[in-house]
Amino acid sequence: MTAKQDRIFSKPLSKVGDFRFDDKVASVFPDMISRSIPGYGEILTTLSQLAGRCVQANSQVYDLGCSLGAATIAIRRGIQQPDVKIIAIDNSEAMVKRAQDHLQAFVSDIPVELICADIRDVTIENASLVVLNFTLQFLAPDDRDALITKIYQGLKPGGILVVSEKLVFEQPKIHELLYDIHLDFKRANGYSELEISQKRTALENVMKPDSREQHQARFAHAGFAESELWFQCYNFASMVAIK
Ligand SMILES: C[S@@+](CC[C@H](N)C(=O)[O-])C[C@H]1O[C@@H](n2cnc3c(N)ncnc32)[C@H](O)[C@@H]1O
Ligand SMILES: O=C(O)C(=O)C[C@]1(C(=O)O)C=C[C@@H](O)C=C1
Repeated sequence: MTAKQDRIFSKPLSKVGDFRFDDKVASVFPDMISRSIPGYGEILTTLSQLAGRCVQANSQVYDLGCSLGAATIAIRRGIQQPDVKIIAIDNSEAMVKRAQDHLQAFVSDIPVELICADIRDVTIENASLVVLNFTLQFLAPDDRDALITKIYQGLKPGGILVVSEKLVFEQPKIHELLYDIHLDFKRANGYSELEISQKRTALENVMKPDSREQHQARFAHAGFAESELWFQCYNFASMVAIK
């Protein structure tokens, strides 16, 4: 099945509104995310591997900001341990509605509870793996510490948190270079200058990336004993923190 192509920002808009995970975005999301995030496919593959290694028997796995459930599906494929339940949460109704169909397209005995809710309001408990795959950057910066602390408290000893994000860099020339290379990646994937610039405007108020240093300081502050970057391509990265 070929994914519907993302043309959302291809026509000149009289006013570019804030980016929202609405029905229009949900309908093209697999194409949008794979053409926008370098390494997205590799990150999903590794989530599957991490699940196979780190998920504990009789525990829960959380996919926070699950969109259409791509990370949930990858994790579910990797789990070998018995009596595991996956809880996938997103506050976009358009995403959750479509996620149900995506999840049903793959056969598995591992139960998935799909919830339409704000991840700031849900309880995390008995968790051995929690994933925030490009979600934290969309949360108000002031709410991020509390979420990571809540996740830490809901993890079992030895449990892991995986956080994938767009990064900012403290060194200005490095920042500019890596952001420019990412724009080349989007161009190479068929996005026009107009699409790139209108999407950038749309994301300006809603997506606020942190630096690697800010993420690692937050993990340490929440109580995580260890954390490390395990993937980076340009200004996109994935980190793992272990309780
Ligand atoms: C970039 S997408 C995540 C992609 C997805 N994890 C994947 O791997 O394909 C970010 C998602 O986070 C969701 N989101 C943002 N803020 C949220 C919140 N406070 N509570 C729940 N979901 C949220 C959005 O609706 C969106 O679907
Ligand atoms: O930074 C960009 O240019 C993006 O398009 C990034 C990004 C993301 O990181 O989530 C933004 C929105 C879409 O969900 C897909 C990709």
